[in-house]
Amino acid sequence: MMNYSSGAPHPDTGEGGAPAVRAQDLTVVRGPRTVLRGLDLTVPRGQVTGLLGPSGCGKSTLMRAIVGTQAKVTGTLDVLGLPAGHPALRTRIGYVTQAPSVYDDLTVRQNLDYFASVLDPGLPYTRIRSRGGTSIAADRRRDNVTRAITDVDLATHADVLAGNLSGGQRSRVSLAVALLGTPELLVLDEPTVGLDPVLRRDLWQLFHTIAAERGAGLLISSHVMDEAERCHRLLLMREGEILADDTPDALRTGTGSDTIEAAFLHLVDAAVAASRTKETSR
Ligand SMILES: Nc1ncnc2c1ncn2[C@@H]1O[C@H](COP(=O)(O)OP(=O)(O)OP(=O)(O)O)[C@@H](O)[C@H]1O
Repeated sequence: MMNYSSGAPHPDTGEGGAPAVRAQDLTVVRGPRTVLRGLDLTVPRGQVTGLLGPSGCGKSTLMRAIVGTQAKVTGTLDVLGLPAGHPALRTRIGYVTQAPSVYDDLTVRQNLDYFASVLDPGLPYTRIRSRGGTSIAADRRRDNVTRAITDVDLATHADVLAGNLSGGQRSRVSLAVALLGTPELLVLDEPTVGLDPVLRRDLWQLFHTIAAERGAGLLISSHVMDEAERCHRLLLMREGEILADDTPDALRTGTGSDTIEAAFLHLVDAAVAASRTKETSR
């Protein structure tokens, strides 16, 4: 495997505190195929890391392994200092899949109320009210729901049935669900697909705010290379391997390229040439 790096120190390695994600020799088998092959990578806290590569290269599989929903994972995979899939990670990670998972027959707020009650169980709000009281858990849940709806710019649609929303709006409801528990790691699988440029820009601003103000690590997949420029760090993937784990600047400089797309193509060509040399020398 070729893993390009500028050699610049990785943020939050060796300075105390486990990174958001650390993988060593991570391998995943799906059906008859080895889909991820011996990956080494780090996702820091407090930064936005982009996961880029062509369709089918293994981005979603890597994300599933990190959030603990992927079978047949070998090697080392630590998340927030614990082994991936550890029960204590459940409320500390926000995960948004490519297919929005929302209930069409509930409104935006009802969807979030439901997921908030799963994340932060306590007495149902109506039962508390009927007893003339209130509870800290119920207040906290309601505040979290309102904040998450505002974060994704859906306050004007809070009482609209999810089934009556556009595709992009439904994706934002899923994102709001992932933001509910103030996660320390957010794993977002192509969160900006199908969104208009203004909304994409606003969401990227939100991602940076979450990283800077809440100190969360964000891992965001995309196959749109222009989104790479918005990330602090990039993991470039191809055919189940990591081609590069570096900053956008270091990648451009190190490959003598003007754009991330050109840098990626340069690294692909180098990887293909290296594997040909290996085959002919056998
Ligand atoms: N359920 C499955 N069983 C067996 N192989 C699978 C399964 N799901 C995906 N794969 C294979 O695993 C490989 C990686 O798929 P994955 O979905 O991780 O790629 P991706 O980079 O996220 O693609 P995309 O950008 O199109 O979403 C693909 O070659 C795919 O065919």
